[in-house]
Amino acid sequence: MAAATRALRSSSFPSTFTTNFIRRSLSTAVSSAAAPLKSESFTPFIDTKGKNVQWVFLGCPGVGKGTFASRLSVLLGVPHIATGDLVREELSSSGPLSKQLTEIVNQGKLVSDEIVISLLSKRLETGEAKGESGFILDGFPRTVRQAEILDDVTDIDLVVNLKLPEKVLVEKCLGRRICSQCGKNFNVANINVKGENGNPDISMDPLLPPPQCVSKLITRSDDTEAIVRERLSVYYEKSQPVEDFYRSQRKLIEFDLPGGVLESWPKLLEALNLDENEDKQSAAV
Ligand SMILES: Nc1ncnc2c1ncn2[C@@H]1O[C@H](COP(=O)(O)OP(=O)(O)O)[C@@H](O)[C@H]1O
Repeated sequence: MAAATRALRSSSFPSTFTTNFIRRSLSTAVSSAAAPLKSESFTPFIDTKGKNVQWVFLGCPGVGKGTFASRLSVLLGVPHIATGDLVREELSSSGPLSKQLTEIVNQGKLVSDEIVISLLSKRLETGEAKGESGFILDGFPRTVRQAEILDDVTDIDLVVNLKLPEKVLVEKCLGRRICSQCGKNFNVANINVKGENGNPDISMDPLLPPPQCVSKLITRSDDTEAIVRERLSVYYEKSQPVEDFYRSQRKLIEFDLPGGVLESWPKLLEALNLDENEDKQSAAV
């Protein structure tokens, strides 16, 4: 891990970010065919004391990046920034990109690096104006090119790669519901998946909404089985090489989720050597 985490520089980061991005020639983009690296056994050094972490959450659609990144952001006092949320905000606005984004998202494809970086830069700029520093990124970077651009402008301390079997991912996406009023996420799926190849069984109880949300539940338009399967195949092709990118930098922690949130959360904290009862932690794993 880079010991000296560079804080996001209030005035220069977003513009540097964008400028670097524009300067980069498309021909230098690394293709998703990057050679997979051998998995090594090591644990990154985790030090969260006295600084605002710059972490990234990777993982397939439906794995729970949003849930765990959001909980950790509260614990560590840094913003949780999900590029999927930024894309959805943009497509539900009446802005010029709205129609184009709706089409892309509803086909399960990735939005262009240009658009997503512009949305992220704006979000970081707004946060900096409010005094935010540090972040937990969820859903970014999703291509090696995005990872390289991020690497050019700031140091990422740690990358958490959440994992679940594909069958569970599909069931979770199909069971996902959002309260259109309070914005909270729920899940109506009752998951019991037999472990294969020596892996443990996975059970997850539904995460049901309180009575006041029941009549306001909506399903994401891209959470249909066909689109979920397309998103998964896009993940394997474009985003899995990002795991290798960070693995080679020895920043990647792999975390196989053992079950639902209640079961997984304490184990994730343990893997990150964090203690929920303290505000900020210092730890060497
Ligand atoms: N970093 C990104 N690069 C390109 N497209 C993105 C990125 N983040 C989000 N998107 C777009 O927004 C959609 C929803 O993203 P997200 O909520 O993160 O979904 P998922 O459940 O698939 O992880 C994606 O399918 C993609 O079209």
